[in-house]
Amino acid sequence: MAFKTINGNVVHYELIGEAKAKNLIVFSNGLGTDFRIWLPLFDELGDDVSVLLYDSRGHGLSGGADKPFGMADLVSDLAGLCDELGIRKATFCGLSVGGLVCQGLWQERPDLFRKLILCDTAPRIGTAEIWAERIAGIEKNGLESAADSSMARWFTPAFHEDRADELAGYRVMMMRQSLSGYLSTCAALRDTDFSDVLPTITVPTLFVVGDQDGSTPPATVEAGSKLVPGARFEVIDDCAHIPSVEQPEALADLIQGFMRKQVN
Ligand SMILES: O=C(O)CC1=CCC(=O)O1
Repeated sequence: MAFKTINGNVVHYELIGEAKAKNLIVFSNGLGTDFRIWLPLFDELGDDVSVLLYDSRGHGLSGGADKPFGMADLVSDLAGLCDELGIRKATFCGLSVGGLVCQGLWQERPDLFRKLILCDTAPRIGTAEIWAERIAGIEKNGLESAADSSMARWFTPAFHEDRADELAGYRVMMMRQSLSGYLSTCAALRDTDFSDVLPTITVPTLFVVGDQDGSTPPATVEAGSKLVPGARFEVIDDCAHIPSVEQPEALADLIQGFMRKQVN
């Protein structure tokens, strides 16, 4: 457990391995989650990679939820954390809004990138109306009112049936997030469209999506992948929005294969 103050807010992170390692992967979490969503993946990735995990602003043990924030802040936090830890280059892997943060980081700091892995994400997620509705609903009825629909998007019916304890745990994870941090992140999603950024990406890029993803369905993710020159697109079977939890072995296989491919 480690903390740094970045942009005036505390950021919770964990660096496993070396900041300067060639095989460093930096993971960015999705809305309503914290960096623990990546932990099941590590049992599968083993010692093959060095890893930086962090909780995005207003999530997990990271601060900054006391004031409204947007995508530029989320991107600046990640850039600041990398600089503070002496990371010169890494592979960035983002889930959902974490994938948007990685796209924004490419726009601001392409020098940091070796490769890019975009999980269950797109240049634009949902529509402004959908996010405005979600914000209004939660402001009126609380985060709890969004929990069941979120779990239905995050995990397949089979996961709901066979892995009830984990489902209950991830529901608690969502409920434990700061309300204002969750709402600011929804506003960041409402206001972000990186469609013009994706065609500028010049590092090797892998897009991954669960076949039953209810938040960023395969067709949406595939359309995003077509905007990135030479990007690979892969679908994970029997999986919804969070492959690192639902199908960690399949995600690890894809990541390991992608990391092994030589660059430059
Ligand atoms: O719909 C959800 O709650 C899932 C999600 C959308 C953006 C994100 O980061 O997670």
